Amino acid sequence: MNSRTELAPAVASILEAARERPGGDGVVDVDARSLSDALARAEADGRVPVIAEVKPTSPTADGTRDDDPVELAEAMVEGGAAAISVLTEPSHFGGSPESLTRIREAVDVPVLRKDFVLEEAQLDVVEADLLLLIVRFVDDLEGLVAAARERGFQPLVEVHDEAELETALEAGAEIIGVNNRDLARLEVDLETFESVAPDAPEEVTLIAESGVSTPADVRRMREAGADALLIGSAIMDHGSGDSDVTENTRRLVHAENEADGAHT
Ligand SMILES: O=C(O)c1ccccc1NCC(=O)[C@H](O)[C@H](O)COP(=O)(O)O
Repeated sequence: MNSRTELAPAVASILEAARERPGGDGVVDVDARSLSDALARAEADGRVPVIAEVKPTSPTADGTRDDDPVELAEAMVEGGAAAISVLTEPSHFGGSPESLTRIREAVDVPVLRKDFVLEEAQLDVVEADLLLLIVRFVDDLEGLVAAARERGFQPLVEVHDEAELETALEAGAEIIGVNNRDLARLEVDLETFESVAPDAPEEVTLIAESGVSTPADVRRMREAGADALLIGSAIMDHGSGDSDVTENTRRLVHAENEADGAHT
């Protein structure tokens, strides 16, 4: 692991659990749905490309949502989500690979496996269209990016600063997420994306991850160069327990549309 700085206790605990989790039995072979096609479809429809996240809970969430994950994902797609992210980490986020499989069968948009994959065998746990690799936690990033592509996954490589962006580019990443959440303190700061995005080459698909809560945040990230946004908490609204996920998604997806409250 690239442990350049300290980690929040919750993140250290997530990593400890990830090290214990087994890989898959065989080698998966994915016929992936294209993320770039899904993002282009959203843009053509006048929707902000949002990857909406099914995240039952998290170390920073103020509650848990026990809704059926498939119903949540369908509600997000109904609200205009271009793709779905599914937490498959069980012990800190309440996710599971089984939920991802059910969701991918139920929706027709690309599905991202959001987990803490540390080694090649862990790629083979479940089929997904996209797979998250976090620069900070992976030793052989180039090897894992290549291994993910060999299986048919589109790797989404997550960075938090310019040095990690450089590492991601050297490893051949084509889809890069800039995480606004600092894994040392778990605080979110949208300036993170704004400071890293200018260094990303034009041809990279750039995703702003974490901390996007309002239509104004969406517009801010788009103005800073986000091709897509990964949004979990604001859509799940954990504290409320039952808020309308379709409406939460729609509000953010239409943030650039004057008629839908661009001044919010
Ligand atoms: O969300 C957390 O509390 C968290 C804590 C520790 C490590 C990772 C964490 N989140 C993973 C994510 O990347 C987010 O779920 C994703 O970017 C969406 O963020 P948000 O819209 O802020 O829920």
